[in-house]
Amino acid sequence: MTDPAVGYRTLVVPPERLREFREVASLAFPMLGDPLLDDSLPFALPAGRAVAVESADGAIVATHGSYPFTLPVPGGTVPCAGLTWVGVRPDHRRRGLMASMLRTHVGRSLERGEVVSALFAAEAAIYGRFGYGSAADDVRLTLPRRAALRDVVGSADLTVDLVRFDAAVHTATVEDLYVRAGAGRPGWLARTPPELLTRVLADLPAARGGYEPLLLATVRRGDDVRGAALLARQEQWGASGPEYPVRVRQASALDAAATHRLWTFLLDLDLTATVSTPALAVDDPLLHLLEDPRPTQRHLGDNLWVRLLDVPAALGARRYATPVDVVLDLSDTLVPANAGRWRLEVDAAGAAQVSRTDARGDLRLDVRELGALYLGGRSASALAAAGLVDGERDVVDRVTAAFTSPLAPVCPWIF
Ligand SMILES: CC(=O)SCCNC(=O)CCNC(=O)[C@H](O)C(C)(C)COP(=O)(O)OP(=O)(O)OC[C@H]1O[C@@H](n2cnc3c(N)ncnc32)[C@H](O)[C@@H]1OP(=O)(O)O
Repeated sequence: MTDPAVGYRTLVVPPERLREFREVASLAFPMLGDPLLDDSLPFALPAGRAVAVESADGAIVATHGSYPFTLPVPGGTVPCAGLTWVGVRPDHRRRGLMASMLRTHVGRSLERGEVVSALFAAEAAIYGRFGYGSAADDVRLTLPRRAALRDVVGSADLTVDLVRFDAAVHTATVEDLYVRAGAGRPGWLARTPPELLTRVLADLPAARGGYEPLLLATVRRGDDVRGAALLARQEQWGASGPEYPVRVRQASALDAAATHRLWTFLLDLDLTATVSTPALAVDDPLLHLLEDPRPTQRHLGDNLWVRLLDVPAALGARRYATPVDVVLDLSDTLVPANAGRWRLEVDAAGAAQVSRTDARGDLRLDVRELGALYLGGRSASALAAAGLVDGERDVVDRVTAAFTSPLAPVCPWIF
């Protein structure tokens, strides 16, 4: 483990100090009713994966942890350390504690065979310096009530039920739909371990922000469940009547008809005025179904950030859209084993071989930009136009074509 600044010590948090870990995390992240910090819910970081820094007096002053994820990538999956709860007590910040924790995180993840790391950034300016690239965007919509959708064959044959969400009864159905709805989409992380799923679906009163307890809307064809949404409304009255907002926390549908039926239902609940969506992929079908997209507000945000920890293993774990044979000349200050020239040879089936080479580099870039390209949601051409990767135009175009994904990457929930 990496030594932090003088006077500090890094430790794997033992079970008897997890409460202290949580308390320090809640000093760094003052979030009312946050499920990680709530004693009524299971602690979601597996044993040995909560790491802290303590000061000379033995008190924990900084925290981080990681989930052992299997990250969907184009055409495959890869072992991934999902970095989370990076927090430094406000009275110990800007002394290099986060930087030391990131070095520890990278080293421990590599020892466990996790060849990439991914995260959601609390502030977007933090993680580029550690080689994380912004690899996906998401879009959040606020739609007016009764926003019309284009017709989809079969939608009218589906039925919708609405019940109060009961985690003990409904979790398995909700998770099954979530997993199936995102099959093949890069970034669509399963909510494992189970403690994490409990936390993600938790409906703590303190975190409702004035909204009602969660509801579950289920779309069915006969007995076959085809879609589901978790939602809540908030009582709100304006000068001319009810203006309740609907907040959709999760929406999963297995096909176009179920997507249409689910959103048609959500968009026309009585007393409501607006419907806000969870984070959607930038190619989500709802965007294409809107008859008139203009009155819908869209907020585009950065979604997953990805860091390649073991470059040859990570590049070899995904598939590519077109054959390519290119030498990447890579810089990586945090993981020197990644730096230098790598030959990426992709065959007609999209499978890659990655090997060290002395040949001249065709494309010069930092590991941060390679992380941005990795899930197929960014284009090398766009990064080259921004001056962030450097190579001949035809090389850049071929890399763009090879790295692209048919489905835009996204993770629709935050860890
Ligand atoms: C994946 C996640 O968990 S995202 C959550 C991130 N955590 C938070 O937002 C909680 C509130 N903030 C904090 O706890 C702390 O301020 C942290 C974790 C963001 C930073 O911790 P510190 O120990 O102060 O950072 P540290 O001193 O190691 O700084 C390292 C570098 O990052 C920079 N940096 C630190 N915080 C920020 C920030 N919020 N924005 C931009 N740069 C930052 C520092 O200036 C420094 O830059 P330098 O190398 O050029 O000198």
